[in-house]
Amino acid sequence: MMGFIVNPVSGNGKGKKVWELLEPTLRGQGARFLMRQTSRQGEAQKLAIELIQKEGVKKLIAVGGDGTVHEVINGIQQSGQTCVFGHVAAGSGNDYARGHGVPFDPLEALEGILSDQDERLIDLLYINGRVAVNSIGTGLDALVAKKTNEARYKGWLNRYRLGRVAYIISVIRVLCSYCPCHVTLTVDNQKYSIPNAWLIALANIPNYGGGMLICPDAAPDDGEMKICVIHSLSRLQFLLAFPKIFRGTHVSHSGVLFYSGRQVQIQAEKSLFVHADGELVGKTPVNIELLAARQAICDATDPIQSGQRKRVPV
Ligand SMILES: Nc1ncnc2c1ncn2[C@@H]1O[C@H](COP(=O)(O)OP(=O)(O)OP(=O)(O)O)[C@@H](O)[C@H]1O
Repeated sequence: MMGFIVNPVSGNGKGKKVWELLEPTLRGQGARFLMRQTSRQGEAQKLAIELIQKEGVKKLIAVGGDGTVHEVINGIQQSGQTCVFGHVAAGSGNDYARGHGVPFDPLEALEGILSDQDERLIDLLYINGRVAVNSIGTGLDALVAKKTNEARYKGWLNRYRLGRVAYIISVIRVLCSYCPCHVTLTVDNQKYSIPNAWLIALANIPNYGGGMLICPDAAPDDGEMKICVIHSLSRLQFLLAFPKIFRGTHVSHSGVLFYSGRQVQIQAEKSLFVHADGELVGKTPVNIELLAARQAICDATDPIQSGQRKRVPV
């Protein structure tokens, strides 16, 4: 049995419209499925656990944005049972869809989910009793995630398919007042002292904040997280360097450092917000651990070229 969890308000109402497209197609094909709609934040996780434990769902599809993906995957992980994850993108940023090559056409994405194709295992990032599937970040970008989630402009920009502009507006707003601070980063027991850190991003996929390429080398099935640190730049230098992240050309900038590893600790001289997949999950100090090959997913198209593919016995 297959289950769908639909966030009707994702992408400013796109979730509802996408489901209206998917449902007749599923019925037309005689597919056996259950559907649950979310009515509030946090519910997708609870519904995922219920569908798996009470209804015996073996494949669970999140229809929504990255927040819905985050909650559904957390539900699968907390259910204690094996369940394959699939996704039909209907959000504003849709980083998961970008990072995994999920088609933006909902019917094409559904076709991939329904076809009997390979499933593969991806890594997850564990933090504060939760998992992140895309990325974790602290510093300026966690504040940006907070501001974007709270912002009214996110709604109306979504209406014009300008979801990523909402993120850029938030970056500029936060940048005006944000004060970088000293951070101690420990990666696999190696300590790094970072002065004037603007942000630290830990990535499982290259995409971030609605399509930016914060860690262009990140791959969800390579057994390690990629870490990008931006530090010791003036406000103006940061603003000038920021557009480079869209193409991933910030990698050669003198204020940008990269690390990779499986165990990360972040301590900061002041308490910094931390986000996981764009949802606030706490404040520093935090420990993050990579859980290798932890979640089975079904892709609609050929996705990430890098990393080793692993077949899943389901
Ligand atoms: N019925 C609902 N009403 C209000 N909020 C909801 C409802 N259902 C889910 N949510 C919350 O909506 C938030 C946003 O959802 P989601 O991230 O899927 O869409 P998005 O923000 O438009 O896309 P993206 O994260 O890709 O930018 C999530 O935090 C989720 O918990």
